[in-house]
Amino acid sequence: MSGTLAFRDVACVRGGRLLFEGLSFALAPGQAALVVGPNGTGKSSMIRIAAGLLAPFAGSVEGEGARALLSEAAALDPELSVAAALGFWARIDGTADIAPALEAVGMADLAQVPVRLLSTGQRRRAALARVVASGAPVWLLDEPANGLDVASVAALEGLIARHRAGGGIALVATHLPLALPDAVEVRL
Ligand SMILES: Nc1ncnc2c1ncn2[C@@H]1O[C@H](COP(=O)(O)OP(=O)(O)OP(=O)(O)O)[C@@H](O)[C@H]1O
Repeated sequence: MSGTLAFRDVACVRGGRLLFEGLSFALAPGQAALVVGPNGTGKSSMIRIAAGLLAPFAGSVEGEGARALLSEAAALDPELSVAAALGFWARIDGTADIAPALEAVGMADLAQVPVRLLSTGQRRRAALARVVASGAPVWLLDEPANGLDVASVAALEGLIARHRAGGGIALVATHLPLALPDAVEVRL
């Protein structure tokens, strides 16, 4: 698995306001970028641009490999069990087995619990399992540590490290401390 991602002179305008401009960086297989900045500077908007959900006002985003997005909305059907909700995405992504992803986020025991009954941190981990299961080389993670306890943050760091070791890329927006060794820092 390997992917690439590059922002070339990207500008972002929302609600008629210029949030950032001239943003350029390139990530090769195994690299990560940490997007930091105060509330409202455009971190989520930048992740949405990377995901193709928001058009850049100027510039372009290029890269190879599928992109998987973790955003505030878990995008898991609250009425389904965790396994069934992830199974929905697995069929779309062509993933044969979601069990390893559930195991990777420490959710194997909760596979049959309805998504609506999960705690905040568990819901976050289930959403992360969707990203892991996707097999996409490019991970776009918007505030992935929100709601996670200390052990889960460490597990998240481990997952990202493993993903990178396998040639994956991670673009991570966070206002919480997250250890991403040698990550490119993008300050908005
Ligand atoms: N759909 C929208 N229409 C207009 N303005 C928007 C829209 N979505 C976001 N904005 C504005 O864009 C700015 C940046 O929002 P964004 O969520 O990207 O910031 P952020 O850096 O992720 O913030 P936070 O750290 O609080 O999560 C904010 O001022 C927000 O009000």
